[in-house]
Amino acid sequence: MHKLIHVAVGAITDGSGNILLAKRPGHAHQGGLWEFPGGKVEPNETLLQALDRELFEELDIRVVSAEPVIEIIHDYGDKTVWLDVHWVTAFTGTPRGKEGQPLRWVPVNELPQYEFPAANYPIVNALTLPDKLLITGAFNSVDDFTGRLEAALQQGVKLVQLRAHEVNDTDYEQLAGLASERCNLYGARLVLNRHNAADFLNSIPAQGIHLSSAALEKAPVLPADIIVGASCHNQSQLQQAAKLGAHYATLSPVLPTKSHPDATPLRWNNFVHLAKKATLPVYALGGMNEEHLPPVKQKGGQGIAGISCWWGN
Ligand SMILES: Nc1nc2c([nH]c(=O)n2[C@@H]2O[C@H](COP(=O)(O)OP(=O)(O)OP(=O)(O)O)[C@@H](O)[C@H]2O)c(=O)[nH]1
Repeated sequence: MHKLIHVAVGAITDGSGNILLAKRPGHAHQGGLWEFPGGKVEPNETLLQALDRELFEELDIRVVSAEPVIEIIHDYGDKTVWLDVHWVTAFTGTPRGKEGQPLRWVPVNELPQYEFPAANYPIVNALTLPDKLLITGAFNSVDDFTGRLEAALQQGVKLVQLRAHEVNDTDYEQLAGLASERCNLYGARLVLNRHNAADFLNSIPAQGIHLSSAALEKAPVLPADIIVGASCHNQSQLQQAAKLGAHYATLSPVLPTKSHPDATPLRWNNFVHLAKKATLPVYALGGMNEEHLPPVKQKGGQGIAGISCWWGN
């Protein structure tokens, strides 16, 4: 690997769900592609100082507040970049392309339509995925299932993983149909966790599938154009998930959890270390509650995943 080039990258938001893209000049590295504005961190500069300087030099704006999104290390062959990405949630000034570069405000959900340098695709996933991932838990009846799901959606969950290993295919399909309807009503996305999940996508308008760590280790070819998540417990599974092109991973158990009482928790320091090294968005899973969300995001995790924090007992 070449020497790492540390780059401060800004996902600048306008408060209305748009993100600012700039086009890289034709002659530059990865020229002609869209990018998130930013540039190299100079010696003796902090990341946030570099971000502020670069955005002033390129766009004539000053950063007022910024929050971590994700860090990506990518080897282009001719150079290795370490993209340190922050949401820029408040700034002064009006962005203009001081270097003549074209700018465009793009709705977050349209980002996947743009052509970026290869390192940017996990960044796009991090920006488009939410910070709360519900995994469905035990229930007594179909009404109980929909009631619990609805309560979780009312708490702001925007990504739901339907995990119901105890039911047969027919019942799973019924639950998936109900979950899909409810998720649609709340603007949430649904991913199916089942060994034959892809089969259900013919009849259920879910947005993706979620692979168990065992399925991940079989290195399946991932279907295109859907969200794919993966359950990971260590660095090699995170690497495998990224290599196969998964959009996100859950990493567990971070803390002791009722659902897996015999598993040894990773604890926070290992979670942070592994999430930082991963080249895809990583949700902390295992013993989570809403209080953990701000510190997880502050440390570069995508957010929190869990059953009991939103599903009830
Ligand atoms: N700013 C920015 N750089 C990116 C992105 N994605 C990506 O791979 N890069 C790479 O990160 C490096 C950043 O270089 P840069 O050219 O923006 O930095 P700079 O303004 O300090 O460079 P310069 O002074 O050499 O012109 C380049 O190799 C670029 O290809 C992105 O979204 N934004």
